[in-house]
Amino acid sequence: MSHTQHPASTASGKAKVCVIGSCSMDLVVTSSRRPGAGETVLGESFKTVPGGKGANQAVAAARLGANVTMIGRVGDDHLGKAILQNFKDNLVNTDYVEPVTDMESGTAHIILAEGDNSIIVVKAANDHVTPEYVAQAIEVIQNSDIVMIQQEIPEETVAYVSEICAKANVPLLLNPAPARHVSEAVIKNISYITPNEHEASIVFEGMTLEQALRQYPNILFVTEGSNGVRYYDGEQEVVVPTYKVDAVDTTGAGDTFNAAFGVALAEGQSLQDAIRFGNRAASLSVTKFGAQGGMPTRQEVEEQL
Ligand SMILES: Nc1ncnc2c1ncn2[C@@H]1O[C@H](COP(=O)(O)OP(=O)(O)OP(=O)(O)O)[C@@H](O)[C@H]1O
Ligand SMILES: [K+]
Repeated sequence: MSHTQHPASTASGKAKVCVIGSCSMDLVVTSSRRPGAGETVLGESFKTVPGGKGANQAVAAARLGANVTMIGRVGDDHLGKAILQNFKDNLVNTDYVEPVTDMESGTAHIILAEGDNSIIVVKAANDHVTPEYVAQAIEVIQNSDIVMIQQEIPEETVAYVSEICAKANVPLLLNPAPARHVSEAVIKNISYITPNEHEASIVFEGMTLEQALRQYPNILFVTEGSNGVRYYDGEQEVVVPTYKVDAVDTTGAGDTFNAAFGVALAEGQSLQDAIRFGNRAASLSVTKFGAQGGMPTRQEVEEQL
């Protein structure tokens, strides 16, 4: 596991962040309750908003002042055009977001009801983020201060990226969401892994949380919602508490935390400071509606810190 610090090294002084992951359009409906099987309920509102864990983390990192390149794919449909425009509006470099011919963009069908979200994801173009596709951008990866990746793209791509990063000594932050098994080889190659509690129980199946934390000191960071973030510092378990806010929509909290944590690490901040920065950004994000809608700017986070 590499822990080499890559200080922010662009001419502009901004940290170079490469996000490899999914892009999608979120179709968000709000309802007083979610329907059971075979049932129809009347919802209250409907919105279309850009999302996908990869795109969300790229947008969040750009708002926090990083120089962000996204590696991903959209469909050749109207949703794909809107997704690309949203990246441009948020100053994310889209040189490596290529539309897939005759393919739909990824979509996430989100129900906000009863104080929580439930989500169905249709991956579509995101399945075309293959190792061969990502290989075209290998120099971007090798020259990044940090690479961030999630699990809405094929497993073999995560494995491939982990090898490139380990060889090039570029820190890789894996947000293992949605949860699936992560091979020992991949875990050896990464610098940071950030499951929530549910994902941790799947990624580290057969271990208690305490055992997993002790096995991966300063590598495994478990996000615990309004509780903050738990990790093992080599001597003891540490919980870095988050900030008290009036939460209105937690969609995007995890993505905002990961982006902010990654940007801070890319800037050479200490682990504790990076977690605090992540908590602050993520706690601000839950005070607003939508995943990207709540993602704060650098200035907003620093005013609060
Ligand atoms: N209610 C809250 N108040 C303050 N901070 C919060 C709250 N919920 C989440 N956070 C912040 O966001 C981080 C990530 O939240 P969580 O552990 O719920 O991730 P997640 O399950 O991936 O979230 P989501 O899937 O809703 O995006 C937390 O570690 C914390 O910093
Ligand atoms: K939100």
